[in-house]
Amino acid sequence: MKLPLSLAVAGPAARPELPALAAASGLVVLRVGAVLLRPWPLALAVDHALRPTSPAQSTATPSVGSGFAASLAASPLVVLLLAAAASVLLSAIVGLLDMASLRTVEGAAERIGASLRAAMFQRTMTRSLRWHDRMRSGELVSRLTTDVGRLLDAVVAMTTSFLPDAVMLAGVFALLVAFDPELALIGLAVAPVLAVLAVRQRRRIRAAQHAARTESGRLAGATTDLLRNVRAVQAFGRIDRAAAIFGTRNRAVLDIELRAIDVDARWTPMADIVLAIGTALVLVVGGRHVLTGALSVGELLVVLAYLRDLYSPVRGLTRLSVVLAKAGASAVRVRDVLDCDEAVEDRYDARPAPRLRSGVRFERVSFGYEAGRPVVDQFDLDITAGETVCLLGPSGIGKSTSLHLLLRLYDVDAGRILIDGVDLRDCDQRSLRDRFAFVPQDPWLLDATVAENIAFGNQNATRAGVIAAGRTALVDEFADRLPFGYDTPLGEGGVRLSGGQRRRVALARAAVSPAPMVLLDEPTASLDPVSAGSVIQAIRAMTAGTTGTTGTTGTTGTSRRTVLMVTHDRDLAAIADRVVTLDHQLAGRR
Ligand SMILES: Nc1ncnc2c1ncn2[C@@H]1O[C@H](COP(=O)(O)OP(=O)(O)OP(=O)(O)O)[C@@H](O)[C@H]1O
Repeated sequence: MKLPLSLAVAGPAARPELPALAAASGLVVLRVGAVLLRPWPLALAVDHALRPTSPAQSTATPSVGSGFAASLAASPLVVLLLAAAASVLLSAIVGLLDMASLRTVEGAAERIGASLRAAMFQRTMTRSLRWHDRMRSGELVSRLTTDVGRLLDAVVAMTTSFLPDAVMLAGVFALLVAFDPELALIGLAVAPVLAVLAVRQRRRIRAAQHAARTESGRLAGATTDLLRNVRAVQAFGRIDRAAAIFGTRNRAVLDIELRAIDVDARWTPMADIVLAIGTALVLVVGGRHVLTGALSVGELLVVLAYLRDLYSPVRGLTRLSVVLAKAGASAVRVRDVLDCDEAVEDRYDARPAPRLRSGVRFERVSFGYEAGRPVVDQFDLDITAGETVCLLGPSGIGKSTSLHLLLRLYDVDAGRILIDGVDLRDCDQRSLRDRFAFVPQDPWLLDATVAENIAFGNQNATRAGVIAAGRTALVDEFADRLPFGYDTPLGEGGVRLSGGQRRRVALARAAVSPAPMVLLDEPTASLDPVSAGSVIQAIRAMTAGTTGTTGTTGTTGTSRRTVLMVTHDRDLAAIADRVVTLDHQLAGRR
């Protein structure tokens, strides 16, 4: 049997929870047993406590539990009391089993959800930047939260519905057949009709839900983009424009969700009408049996109660197909993330990156973000260890791109980049990234404290190392004025700092890093001359010392770091040993 897509996708995360899910299923099956016993107290009461007791009737018509009642030889009141007590007890048992199964299955589902989200997050973090360039972060968040939630609904429904409903269906059907085979067959005659309807409906629901989830993902993507740029929106007075963009997406989601609800809602009356026809048929035929004396009123009540109990799992199973259809649409979106193989991969025989003792070399490197549109074309560059090289050139020529290629955030399309003569693609990425301290153009600060942001540059950084790096990068100058000094939270993206302050935190992050090579992307861009002067001073201090002893011990060493910096700033370029001026596309030998 083919597993529903939602369960196949949740499978690996669900495996450790199988015992809990099996236990929950067992509890629900026990609940089914208790539910099956529930009509009996009522039938006993009707047949032995409430009906007229003429001796002729009592021998002529059958009655529920006549042997049991005879052995009790009890007064009608005692029978009534016993029936009432049994009813309460059975309901209590059903309730307790409900509670225990719900707790077990919901707990297991939450753990599965957490593990699925972790797997997706890990996958996302390791996918190539090309993939991230295409995928919107809001869309990813929507997949990680809403779509995973839908998968969990399927896991819960499958556990609490599939097995118990199947058992209930079989149990009730067997009882009904034992009771009155004719009524049982009449009652179940509507099942094939329901099954055909359910299959057709499931396909429609899945298509409608897929469209709805895609549109919701687009809304999440657009919202994240607008929220991230709230400053630009306000500064340009474009709140109306932002509202219009949001409104268009929001309306699209509303329309498509309403259509999906419509498809979904049509199912309920359809199923109810078919089931009501079944009940009506049994009422007519069963009523005739009562009139002919073949069935007692109590027995007819039991049959009708069982029929209700029979239809409840039928309804449950068809509802399950709806939940699975919804989850199926989400499963495709979750699987797209989990199965995406667009990544800068380590080779199976990847080796630790060399320690950068001789230098770095770009050898006829070509690269483009889109096929057929090279940004970097046959670019050559040699950097000797300990040297400070500056790439100077007009905007958009590919300077930042060359730093990204050196970090192997993207793989080159042609040519190669060597570190101490070893191709970057032969090195494992973790050790390769340890060789570089990167200060990006946009400082990429986290929603964390100043100290935590600096320590991001070196996972072994001590507090003393962080403070020393902060001093080197002139973070001290403003950190002392912050409410909690180095422990002041910076807000999302470091929003509480000025542009120059953010850059200095990013420089401190590079200063705390033990990496032998520093990559600086426009570290003085858009700074006033005084701030730019401070940053240049910080860079001098940071690159003159050694490779990261500040990170762990707070001391300063002796060997000089290799630096590749990109800038338009001639003052910054002046501190370089060599300036490579790029005045056309990054092409040809340099
Ligand atoms: N993620 C991306 N996807 C597609 N194209 C990109 C991407 N990043 C950069 N580009 C394009 O690549 C070209 C080089 O960009 P890059 O950022 O390397 O230039 P740069 O020389 O550093 O410019 P600047 O001095 O303005 O920072 C530009 O034309 C840019 O539009």
